[in-house]
Amino acid sequence: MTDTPYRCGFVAIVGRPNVGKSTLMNHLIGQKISITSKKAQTTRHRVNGIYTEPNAQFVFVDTPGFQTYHKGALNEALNNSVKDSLANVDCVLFVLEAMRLSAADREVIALLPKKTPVILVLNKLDKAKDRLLLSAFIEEARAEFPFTDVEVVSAKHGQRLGELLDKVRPHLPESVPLYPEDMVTDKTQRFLAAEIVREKLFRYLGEELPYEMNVEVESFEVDGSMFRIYVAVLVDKEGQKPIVIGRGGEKLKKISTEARLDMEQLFDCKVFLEVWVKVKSGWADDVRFLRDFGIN
Ligand SMILES: Nc1nc2c(ncn2[C@@H]2O[C@H](COP(=O)(O)OP(=O)(O)OP(=O)(O)O)[C@@H](O)[C@H]2O)c(=O)[nH]1
Repeated sequence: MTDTPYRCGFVAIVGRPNVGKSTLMNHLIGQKISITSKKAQTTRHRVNGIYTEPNAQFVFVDTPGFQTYHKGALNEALNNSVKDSLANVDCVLFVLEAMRLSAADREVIALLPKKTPVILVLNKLDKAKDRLLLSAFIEEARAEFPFTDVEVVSAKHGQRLGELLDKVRPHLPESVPLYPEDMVTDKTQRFLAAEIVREKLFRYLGEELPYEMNVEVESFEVDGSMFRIYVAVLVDKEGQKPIVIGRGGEKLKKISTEARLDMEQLFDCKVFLEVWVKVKSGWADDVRFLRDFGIN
């Protein structure tokens, strides 16, 4: 009798914006490390999520959505990052929303590698009730690319994710684990703190969100059993500050409270969080917002 060999490899998750890539990765690894929101194109960084089981370790690479609009320099960088993430992985998960195959999806299909196994993942199964239509849709999608395999899942509801992992596992090379078994991401807590604030900004600003906004962790200190985190939200123009701060500071207060609660859950400790808004070029007129005391 031979022991099952240990397998470990990299898995890229690709697809157009909003198909559910971040949700899928978060549910696969069981933790919230990649931001999600209803607004498309929220992912701007590659986040490695790691899932370890007794005989295998899956290292997931979450890619930014393939950008089909807002053709700025940033988006060009995002598109290059999609291509980069497809080089040197062992398996690619191409995510499609069940029953929707658009021009934007086809643009991502055009980037899929020929030499790496690509599994078609039909997400949002909960929205596709009609099984006959679903199998016709699978055929339609399979005609677009020689996918190695297909799985239907609901990332949000955690459905059929075990089945998906079963299809990925054989493509991982035999290898010792590359990361410690209790590690779920190779991103720093500092990075994750910025991602969480960015997620809340996306959620609460919606269409008002300034497109050029950046989030920077200015300081991250461990104070006994507590983290003290200072985050700056950088906007381009003075006029954008009130959009983020809201009337009487209400919006920013909500954003920082929710971000703090998420951080406490993720880091498993008490967090003191202070979020400020400032204009990128301006330094004299920063507005410092104290979560508990309103605007200074
Ligand atoms: N109904 C349903 N909604 C889902 C499912 N999976 C994800 N969603 C929703 O789809 C939206 C987009 O999900 P994300 O995970 O942010 O999508 P993404 O592909 O990472 O998006 P970008 O970061 O823009 O590339 C969110 O509102 C999710 O809650 C699912 O299985 N069913």
